[in-house]
Amino acid sequence: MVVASVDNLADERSKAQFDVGAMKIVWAGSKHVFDVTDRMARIVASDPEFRKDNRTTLGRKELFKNTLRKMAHVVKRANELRLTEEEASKLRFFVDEPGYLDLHWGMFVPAIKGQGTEEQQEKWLPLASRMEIIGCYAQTELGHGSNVQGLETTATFDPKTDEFIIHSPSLTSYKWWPGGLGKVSTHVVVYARLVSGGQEHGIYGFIVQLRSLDDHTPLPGIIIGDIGTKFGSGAYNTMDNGFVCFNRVRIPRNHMLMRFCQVTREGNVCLSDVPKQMVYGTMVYVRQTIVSDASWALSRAVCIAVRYSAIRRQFGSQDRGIETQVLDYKTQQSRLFPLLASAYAFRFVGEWLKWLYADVTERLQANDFSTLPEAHACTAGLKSLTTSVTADAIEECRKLCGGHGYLCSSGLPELFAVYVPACTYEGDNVVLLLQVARFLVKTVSRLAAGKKPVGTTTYMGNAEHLMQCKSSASSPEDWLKPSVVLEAFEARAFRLAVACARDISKFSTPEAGFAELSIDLVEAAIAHCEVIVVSRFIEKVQQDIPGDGVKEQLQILCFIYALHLIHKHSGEFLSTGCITPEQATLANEQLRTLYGQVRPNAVSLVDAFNYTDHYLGSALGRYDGNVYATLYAQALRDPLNDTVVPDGYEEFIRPVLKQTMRLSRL
Ligand SMILES: CCCCCCCC/C=C\CCCCCCCCC/C=C/C(=O)SCCNC(=O)CCNC(=O)[C@H](O)C(C)(C)COP(=O)(O)OP(=O)(O)OC[C@H]1O[C@@H](n2cnc3c(N)ncnc32)[C@H](O)[C@@H]1OP(=O)(O)O
Ligand SMILES: Cc1cc2nc3c(=O)[nH]c(=O)nc-3n(C[C@H](O)[C@H](O)[C@H](O)COP(=O)(O)OP(=O)(O)OC[C@H]3O[C@@H](n4cnc5c(N)ncnc54)[C@H](O)[C@@H]3O)c2cc1C
Repeated sequence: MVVASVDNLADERSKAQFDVGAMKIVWAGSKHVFDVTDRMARIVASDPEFRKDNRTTLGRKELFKNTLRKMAHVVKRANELRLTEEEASKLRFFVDEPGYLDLHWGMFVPAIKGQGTEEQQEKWLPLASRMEIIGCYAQTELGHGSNVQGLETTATFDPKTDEFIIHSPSLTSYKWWPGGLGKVSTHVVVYARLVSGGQEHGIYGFIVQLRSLDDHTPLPGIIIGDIGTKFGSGAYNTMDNGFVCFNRVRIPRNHMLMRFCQVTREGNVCLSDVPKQMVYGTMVYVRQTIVSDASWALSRAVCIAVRYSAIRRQFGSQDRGIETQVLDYKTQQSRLFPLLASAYAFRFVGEWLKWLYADVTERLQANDFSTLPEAHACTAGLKSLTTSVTADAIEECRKLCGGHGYLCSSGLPELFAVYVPACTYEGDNVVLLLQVARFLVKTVSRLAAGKKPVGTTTYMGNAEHLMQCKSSASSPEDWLKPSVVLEAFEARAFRLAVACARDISKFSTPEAGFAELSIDLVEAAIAHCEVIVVSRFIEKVQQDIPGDGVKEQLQILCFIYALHLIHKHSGEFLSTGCITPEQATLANEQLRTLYGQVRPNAVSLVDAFNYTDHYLGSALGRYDGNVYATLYAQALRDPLNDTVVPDGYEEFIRPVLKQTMRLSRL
């Protein structure tokens, strides 16, 4: 009997029809980013302090302390190696474990940068940068998360003492969920209702010290702790998501972040001339980073599933000869290759979104707020789309790996457990899609008033054509024409948005219509977000891309991405009349052909992600393909195999056996 051998992957690599080294640069974004990423990944992989293969077997306390040790080691190595911000952030990324550093650098510091005055930044940022204080971001409460305007915590100005009194008036007002809050942070940016002169003035951020800088005990008036164990083994349990109750805690007036709203010594509230949504700026920033990160999580799962599918063999042989690699089954390809294509699609849209965010930031600094609604809609919509697809894709990759995917040593259960809350944090994905829908409905009504749409809604300016056009695809090859593909996506999205706007107008109030039609609105929002991803991918593959065969592979992936969506949402494409059933069949036919073209390149396309075995953390996804020996070695290392006869034998197995023996003698 021939068994699968590690040579499978070498064979696969020899079939590649493109320059893998050049693809690695395209994936990274540039040679510079590739070099930094590669160097940081190797530093982490070769440092035993960053070992992570025992994570799923540790109890919560041990796990958490282990993370504290790793976070301290990150800071130590970053200082010793004099890493730049870019390098330190990559190093931390490859440690691959949620920890308080993320909230400190990813939310606390950006909140102060975005919402603090220059004076406040000068005071707090050096302390935070040197990590003399550790901060987190406390917005969500036990009773309110999505509805930020519904937060209950109050910050009441006391003109007698020139202080704010931070107070949690009810159990539901306790801050609940903030990462780093439960056990580590010394400071927090708390979001609370500003009250001055007996009047409420909206939600703002306030810097509050939580714990003593001498002995880490909570300061007077503060009740604080961890919210408890979360989903999955290891996974997000490395983080101390916490709760806090403020019992009339006093802070100096200048601890309110006052860039957009100032409270004077007398308690007068002065709003600056900027949209009030600027207070939500930190969320927009983080949503944008989440989109970039989605392609990492997705590509990691896909890398494991593709390599394992090339190693795994089932059926297909007569007389017990060599069996078929499961990667050769069309059903496996039809589940896996769209995910591979999505990883590349999300990588490129993530890069584009970074650009959009940099652009809106520059404009805001110049008091140009015109692109803020679009930036909000894009970050919210793409955060929702990419995280939902990625979470589902990780689970699909687990199934694609059969039984072994269910083992923790596959790396997939923990990856899913650690990733899936991304569908909820930084805005529940449905709530965010409804924000996109609100933006689309407004765009459609502006269109009716003769206003030209801009940015990602520019395509809607072609309204008459998009409402009437019929796809010209008459052969499978026609589905390889960017204009044919784009037209179908744009027409579907536009028609769905117009139908929503039209139907809303039939209700007594727009609010009533919006609520009743929210299911359709979510679908219209997804369709619009898919226009963005597809058009960015098409734009990318139309550029000059160096490297033998690289552009051709990306073109194949781009069309797989688009055509698999046409298949997935064929109901919408058909019901809106954008394509006919015959054209849907042609698109499917083309999709099948494209799967065949990816097949010889699949392993090399995941090699292009350049992941170390440490980062992948998977017996199934190893670079050398030595799957079975690794699975066996890891099984032997399981704590349950520490002894041959298990703990509990004398107490619980022997008596049962004895009892059974007695019974059988009767
Ligand atoms: C040395 C060592 C070095 C180590 C280095 C380490 C480096 C690490 C660095 C980085 C790592 C980064 C990693 C980050 C990790 C993240 C971990 C996750 C942590 C999770 C955190 C959280 O979850 S924080 C809490 C998030 N909460 C939410 O997202 C709440 C969601 N709700 C909302 O956003 C709003 O309430 C909602 C938008 C839903 C509704 O708002 P509301 O005011 O009620 O609005 P509405 O009436 O619907 O709209 C009014 C108006 O405002 C517009 N609008 C809404 N939001 C925005 C916005 N954000 N920006 C702009 N405009 C907005 C909206 O469209 C409406 O407009 P109009 O229609 O009226 O025009
Ligand atoms: C791992 C993790 C880390 C987190 N870290 C932080 C942190 O550091 N700081 C912080 O402040 N918060 C943090 N959060 C909290 C997070 O931001 C909130 O959980 C999130 O914003 C969702 O809010 P919610 O929990 O209130 O959900 P809810 O809004 O209660 O959602 C429950 C359900 O209701 C639906 N729903 C809600 N509103 C609507 C609507 N208008 N229309 C239709 N459906 C609706 C949702 O789709 C969902 O299905 C974290 C959460 C998690 C899971």
